[in-house]
Amino acid sequence: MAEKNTAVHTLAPDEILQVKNLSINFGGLKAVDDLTFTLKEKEIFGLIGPNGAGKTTVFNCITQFYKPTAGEIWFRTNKGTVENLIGKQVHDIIRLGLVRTFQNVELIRELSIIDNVLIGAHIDFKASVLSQALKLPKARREERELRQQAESVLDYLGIVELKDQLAGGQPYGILKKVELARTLMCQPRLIILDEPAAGLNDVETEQLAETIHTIRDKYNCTIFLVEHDMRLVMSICNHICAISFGKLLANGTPSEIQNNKSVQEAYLGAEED
Ligand SMILES: Nc1ncnc2c1ncn2[C@@H]1O[C@H](COP(=O)(O)OP(=O)(O)OP(=O)(O)O)[C@@H](O)[C@H]1O
Repeated sequence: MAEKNTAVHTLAPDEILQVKNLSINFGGLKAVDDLTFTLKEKEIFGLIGPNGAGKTTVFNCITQFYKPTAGEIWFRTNKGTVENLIGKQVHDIIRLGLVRTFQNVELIRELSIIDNVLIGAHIDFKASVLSQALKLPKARREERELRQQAESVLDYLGIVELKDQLAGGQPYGILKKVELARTLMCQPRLIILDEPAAGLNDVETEQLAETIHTIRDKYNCTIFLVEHDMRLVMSICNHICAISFGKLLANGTPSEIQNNKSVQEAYLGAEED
């Protein structure tokens, strides 16, 4: 497992995340192999690669759902500090301003849409557990404010009229928006989206592209996504990193990636399998 790194590291002023020499093995499989790349602030950054290339594993390492075998992950936090995320708790990473969505939408079906969104805000609850349990004025006021914030996020995403409906049974496109709304409750500095367009139709995918752009601008954050829909990736990303078998293939602008021979071969090889 990678050692918790306490060394001081600086990112360039316009950089927000640096994944450095990241590796993780599952038994004999090198799922991520000495991978290095850097994200700039306010970028929409795409991580692409054929099935099984290691994309979700990279996300799981960054958010510390998985403990990497080696490497460093430097993040410019919402406190302005630059910290290595290795060894941190998942909830601490959220507090530092790095939040994510999942490939399979993870919501509580038995809760209303707004309560699912409020789960994203519990990390920011300032009132003590006791004053929340006793519903003291401070806790009530805080809950009211968070509910207003959740409503305004849902309104922004165009689904506020559904706020009191149960999450269970909602169309997939709505569930994806609820998950996105939940990330926006955490004062994100970097949002990681794992296959945001999976399961969406063409119209919903177009709306998603617009939503991702406006979220980046309104919330002043950086977006890091894994996505198989190449049309979406090429149209919204400023920068793309392509990987195959856990290794870096190419790093560059959408047109550099599209014209890169190794990337073309990796995708052709995957199609022939
Ligand atoms: N927890 C795990 N235990 C063992 N192997 C794993 C684990 N998680 C991922 N892997 C393996 O690591 C490799 C990379 O998987 P990963 O899900 O990261 O790929 P991916 O690029 O996200 O694929 P896809 O595009 O199909 O979602 C695969 O061979 C996968 O089987």
